[in-house]
Parts: sequence; structure tokens; C-alpha cells
Amino acid sequence: MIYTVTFNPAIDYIVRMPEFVPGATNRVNYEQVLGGGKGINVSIVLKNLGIDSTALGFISGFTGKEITRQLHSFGCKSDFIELPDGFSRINVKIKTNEQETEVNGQGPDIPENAIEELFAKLDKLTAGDTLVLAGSIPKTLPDDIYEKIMARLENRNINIVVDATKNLLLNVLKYRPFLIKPNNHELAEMFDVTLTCNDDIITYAKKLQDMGAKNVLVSMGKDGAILVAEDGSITYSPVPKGKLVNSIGAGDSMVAGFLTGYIETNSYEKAFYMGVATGSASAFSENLATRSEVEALLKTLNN
Ligand SMILES: Nc1ncnc2c1ncn2[C@@H]1O[C@H](COP(=O)(O)OP(=O)(O)OP(=O)(O)O)[C@@H](O)[C@H]1O
Ligand SMILES: O=P(O)(O)OC[C@@]1(O)O[C@H](CO)[C@@H](O)[C@@H]1O
Repeated sequence: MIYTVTFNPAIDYIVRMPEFVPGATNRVNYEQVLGGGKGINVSIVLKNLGIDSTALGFISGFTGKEITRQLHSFGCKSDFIELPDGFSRINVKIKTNEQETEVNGQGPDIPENAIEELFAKLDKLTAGDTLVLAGSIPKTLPDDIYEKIMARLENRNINIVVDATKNLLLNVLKYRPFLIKPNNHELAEMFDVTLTCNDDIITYAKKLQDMGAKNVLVSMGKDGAILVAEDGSITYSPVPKGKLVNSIGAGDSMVAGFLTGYIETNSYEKAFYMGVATGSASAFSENLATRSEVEALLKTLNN
């Protein structure tokens, strides 16, 4: 079974307008309310691709109820811990013809006893399970929380995927995550360098591998992706042709696509192409990728 963990789920309030003027009253010409957060998006795309998972994490208030309702409407299972106070955050994504602006909420406090409840759920995972730890954590939590989870699950034959930034990611490498998926900007930030070409990206992806990650998947938005795999292979793919509609959740979709491809073929290369196709299928659609959209794009990639 696959489990995803989202510490800080969100309602994504996505609005479009021709121009966004700070300090003025802006009126939208399109709006969408989507239950999200990285792990939750991974669970939804896995389900769209035909793979079951259980979404874990913390929800709260009226927004938490709506996130859970939407997740279940896709047929996904959840086992969230409901926090007594506050509400799951609302993340505002403002899209104009020129740019995307994000205003992400902070999310509710997670008390110590709720963390213990999550640990108790994770203790029940069994050998062969996959755990996806994805997204930021509320700022009241220490940034070693993913590390603590991995330490607890060490030597239990559980494949762990981490999609997070900076210390949250760097701290877990020693526990040998199965897959990490930084984007090229996050990779540059982690090493405080400028990455100018694919060779630079491969160099720093390999450093993350030397630090413990088994497979490093670096996404590069419209410029495609690179996989540095544990079998020593290095694969680059451009993105399939298509029109960008909404890139929110493209990275999460890529993770779901990679896992699905790996489960179905046991090949890192095929998993990688499935990841790229799934990321792009989400980027080319108002909603998250569906299986038929992914398969259509996969046929156009060089694999
Ligand atoms: N403009 C685009 N055109 C085509 N494919 C895209 C585009 N943006 C993203 N993708 C696809 O999705 C993958 C992941 O995108 P990206 O690198 O933006 O991830 P990310 O930064 O983690 O995204 P997010 O945090 O928004 O989920 C890319 O490798 C690519 O396959
Ligand atoms: O603040 P985080 O946890 O880093 O990112 C949260 C978020 O931007 O990630 C998802 C897209 O990847 C959205 O559904 C959500 O709003």
C-alpha cells in the first residue's frame, strides 16, 4: 500500500485575471476551489492512474472538511487526524497572462499529541509499503520532523519518497530515501549555486545521491526533467508538446506518475517517462492528470 502524508493540506483558490495590480481592487474572471497540498495531490493522481493509496496528515475546520470531501470524491481513502483548533490553510494562486503569484496560508498549529497520533499510524506500515512525505510543514513544527519519521521507520523495508525543500529534504538523506524530487531552483538553493546547464544539474543531483538519496528526479518545469537513478543510469527528457494551462500540482503529478510507472514496469527509465508525461498532463489541464491524458502524452515521448 502507498501512504501519502500532508502535514499542511490546503484549499487552493485559483483565480485568473488579465492583470494583477497590487494595492488596487482586482476582479477575477475565473475561479476554482481545489482541495490540495502536495501529498493529497499525489494521492489523487495515483487514483486517476489506477493506484490506491491512503492520505494521511492533519486537517482542521471547514476547509479541512472540504479537502476531505473532494479527496473522497476521487475515490481516494484518507485517515487524517482532525485538529481541534484553527482551519486548514487557504492558498491563493493568482494567474495573469504574464505571471503567477501565490499567497499561501500558514495552517493550524499541530500539537505534540497529534504528532504522536501520526507516528502511531505510521508504526503500522509494513514491509513493501511506500510512504510519500510531501510539502512544507507549519512553521510551529521543527524542520527535522521528516527526519524523525524516517528514523522511526528505518530498516523496515519501506520505500520513502520525499518531496520537500531545503533542510526538510537535506536532513533525511542519511536515511536513504527511495526517491527525492527537487525542482532545479530548489536544487540550486540547496547548494547555494547557479545551475546553468543539464551537466550542472546532474553534478548536483549526484551530490544528493552521494549524501544518501537512491533516486534523484530533478524537475525543470517546461524544460523537462533529469533522473539520476540508483542503477547508475542518467536520463533526460524534454516535455511533450502542449499548451500550459495550470502548472499547480505538476510536480506532485510527476511523483505519482513515477511511482505508478515503477510499480507497473519495475524500470526506472519507464517510471521516469511516466513521471514526465504525468507532470505535463497536469500542466496542460485545468485539473490534475487523468490516465488517458497521460497515455496520450507518453506515446509522444522518446521511450
Ligand atoms: N510549462 C510546462 N510545460 C510542460 N510540462 C510541464 C510544464 N511545467 C511543468 N511540467 C511538467 O511537470 C513536471 C514538474 O514540473 P515542475 O518542475 O514545475 O515541478 P514543481 O516545481 O515541483 O511543481 P509544483 O510545485 O507546482 O507542483 C516537469 O518536469 C514537466 O514534466
Ligand atoms: O506550501 P507547500 O506545502 O510547499 O505547497 C503547497 C502547494 O502549493 O503545493 C501544491 C502544489 O504542488 C498545492 O496544492 C499547494 O497549495
